[in-house]
Amino acid sequence: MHGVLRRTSREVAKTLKCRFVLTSLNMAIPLVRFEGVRFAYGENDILRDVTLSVAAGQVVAIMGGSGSGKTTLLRLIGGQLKANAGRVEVDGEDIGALSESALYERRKKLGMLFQFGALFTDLSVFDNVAFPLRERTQLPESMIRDLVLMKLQAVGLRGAAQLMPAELSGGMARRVALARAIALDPRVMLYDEPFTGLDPISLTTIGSLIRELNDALGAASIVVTHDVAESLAIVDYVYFVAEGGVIAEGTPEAVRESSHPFVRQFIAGQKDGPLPFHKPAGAYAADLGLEVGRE
Ligand SMILES: Nc1ncnc2c1ncn2[C@@H]1O[C@H](COP(=O)(O)OP(=O)(O)OP(=O)(O)O)[C@@H](O)[C@H]1O
Repeated sequence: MHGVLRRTSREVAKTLKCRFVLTSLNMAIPLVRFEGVRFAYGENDILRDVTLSVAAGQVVAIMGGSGSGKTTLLRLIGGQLKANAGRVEVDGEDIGALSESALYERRKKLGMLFQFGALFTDLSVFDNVAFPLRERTQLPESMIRDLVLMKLQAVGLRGAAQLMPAELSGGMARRVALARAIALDPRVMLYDEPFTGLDPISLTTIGSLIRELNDALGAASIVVTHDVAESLAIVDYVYFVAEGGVIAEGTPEAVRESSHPFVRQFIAGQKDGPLPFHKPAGAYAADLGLEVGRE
């Protein structure tokens, strides 16, 4: 399979570094699991047969062309969408079978950081991070204060607690959003394009934080990204999504050495390859209203 092989969870466990030894016992029970998942928006089939799993302690990247269904995968995990067939499990529970109230409870265990996951502009940094704690728990204010400061400390911004979002740089705002996303100590973290729009230093900072916070929480993190260099430096495993399914997967080492044409196109950042630059369309001349033969 072009050097990028489907691996059993035991093989994946073997490849994990020693810092994951403590969590390796959890490898048998994935925190996120897709089994033969199919999903369509109306008539438009997006995912035809997706099978993948992410264990506690793992940071996994999902890569694929624009429109291949990566964000859709995250929405299925969050329960905003339900699979048409197959099973999406989070921490052993079938997400598609949960009632609305059970889903609400389940989302407490999910942290999400989206590219456009804006902060509340009229709340201070402190109140932004406190927001999920005040909304979702009955904790006393003194404990909320300690937790907020702990989360801000984890992202290096305890000193910014009293600032307003307008006073932050883009990289700082992303870190505050990250502190807010981990406020409830999620079991699963979902990142949708977390590196987009960041300068190189902020980008590396966010990358290291994704790794460190995952290890500290013993969580499973899924990072949807186009940023090959940054993600290969921090993840344990990569899934490539195309044509409605996982077409290649492997550790960063296997991905770097792979001769799979699709993987090579990604690694080399080539505009055209198995993944076409042009979305299929009718004849250009016809779209422009030109008569064929007179172009
Ligand atoms: N709410 C929706 N209704 C109908 N079609 C949708 C909806 N959301 C997404 N789609 C379509 O589903 C396909 C997959 O979208 P998705 O956002 O999951 O792709 P993606 O891989 O995350 O893309 P990108 O990398 O460009 O963000 C796209 O063709 C998109 O146009």
